[in-house]
Amino acid sequence: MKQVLHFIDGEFVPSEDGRTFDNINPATGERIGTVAEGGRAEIDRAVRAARRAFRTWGRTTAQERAAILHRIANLIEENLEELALLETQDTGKPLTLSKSLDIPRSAYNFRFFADFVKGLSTETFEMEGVALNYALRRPVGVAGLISPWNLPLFLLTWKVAPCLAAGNTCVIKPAELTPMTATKLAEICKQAGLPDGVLNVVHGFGPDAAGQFLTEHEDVDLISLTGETTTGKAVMRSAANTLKRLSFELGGKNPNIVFADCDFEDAIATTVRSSFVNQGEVCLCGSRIYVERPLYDKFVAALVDRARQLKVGDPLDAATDVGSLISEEHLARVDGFVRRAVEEGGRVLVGGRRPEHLKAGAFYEPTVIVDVDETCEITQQEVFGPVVTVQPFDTEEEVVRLANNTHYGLSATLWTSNLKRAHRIAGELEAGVIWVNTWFLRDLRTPFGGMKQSGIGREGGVHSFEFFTELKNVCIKL
Ligand SMILES: NC(=O)c1ccc[n+]([C@@H]2O[C@H](COP(=O)([O-])OP(=O)(O)OC[C@H]3O[C@@H](n4cnc5c(N)ncnc54)[C@H](O)[C@@H]3O)[C@@H](O)[C@H]2O)c1
Ligand SMILES: O=C/C=C/C=C(\O)C(=O)O
Repeated sequence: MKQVLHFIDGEFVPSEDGRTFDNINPATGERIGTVAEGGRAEIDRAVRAARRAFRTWGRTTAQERAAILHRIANLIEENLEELALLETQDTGKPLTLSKSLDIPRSAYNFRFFADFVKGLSTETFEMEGVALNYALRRPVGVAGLISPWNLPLFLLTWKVAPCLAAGNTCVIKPAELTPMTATKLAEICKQAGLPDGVLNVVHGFGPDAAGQFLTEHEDVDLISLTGETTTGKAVMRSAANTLKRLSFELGGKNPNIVFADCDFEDAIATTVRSSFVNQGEVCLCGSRIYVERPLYDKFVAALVDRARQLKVGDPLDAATDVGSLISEEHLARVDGFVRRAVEEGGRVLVGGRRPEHLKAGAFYEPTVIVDVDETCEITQQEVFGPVVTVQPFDTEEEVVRLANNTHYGLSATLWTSNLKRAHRIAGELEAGVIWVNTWFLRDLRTPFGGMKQSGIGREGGVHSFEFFTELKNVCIKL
């Protein structure tokens, strides 16, 4: 039984009042540990430590910080097996995925921003004969970093790495359902020589708890959140009094648009992945599939056939494609969406239930629903599970209108061999990230984030540093 503690000012500590909550492995339903439940006292202590550490960390050079970040990346790689297992025990995702995606990308997040910060530049504007302006980039201060449970270490390090590379210090509030890899990261950071107080981890819940206390704290300068759209709204409200700088990566209801002239095999194989990888618990999953009518029947038949072939089961089994959902509560939520879709006239062609032989864990079969339209809840709300809808379309104008007809605007995928059309539609889609003939292909220099209610701001490359640094303009009269 593991005891997961906070990490404050370089020490692993329990909560002052001794409160804990249970950590459950969703694939087995077993209690695998207890987690310290932080409150105001722990957030206060962590913020004080981060503020103190900022006075020196904020004055280190980019080279010094980059060297430590590279050491952290090395240690993540050296601890890959252990980190992958912790991630799988917390989430129920296949161990093969933790090993091939979550943990390697976490190490790469550190490497990428360590290298990027060394080449970071600022602007110079000359007023000929009058003055010279140049900008200085400085860290902002203490950051609150709040992360979700679906790609726990991957999405946490996507914030921590640029935050530290820029010279800020941080207090992390990991998702309550997935506390283990954030804690192991703290251990790794200490081992890599990161000074005490630069990175702190406080476990606990969101509303009226550690998460909210962090967003309200008067000595926290910025908040970076990845989570649900409703959480973004709550955080914006509680951060308003202290006017914090905010970066939000929120939910998605992403269209996957398939034209009849696509490379069929590529489109179908990638669509299976973009629908069901990580149990569909990826903010970028293409949960609304639109297929041009001449291809519709063939595409739906192939998708259903391949969804049926996916092996749902033990995350530790190398043959498993789809693991367990994050929790029983989330499974009930996902199933509720499917039930209501059926009440609204939807037809479940495959899935739509728990597998008979896997009742101990929160397993759900990959699910394909047809005969729904844009008025249905299932095509408007984020399900965040292995559930997709498929609808036919006839014209480009129609599919662009359907694709844009939600409050979300995170990502979109387009399948066509007509590049003129791809450029045209990419220009029209209301999404921050658009993939043509591919999905989830990531170049970390590019802007990443959502339009509309899918987020505020962009992460990646210089965009992460725009958030995590202050620019000061110096104007010198000549
Ligand atoms: N856009 C992206 O890049 C991206 C990436 C991954 C996940 N997501 C989204 O995240 C959601 C799934 O993750 P989740 O269920 O962990 O999200 P969530 O919003 O429930 O929780 C995210 C984090 O916010 C904290 N939190 C919740 N309420 C809070 C409050 N009032 N104040 C402060 N903190 C609070 C939680 O404790 C957790 O650490 C989905 O909507 C998904 O689309 C988005
Ligand atoms: O679940 C959401 C996935 C987000 C992915 C990234 O933030 C990324 O690839 O940088």
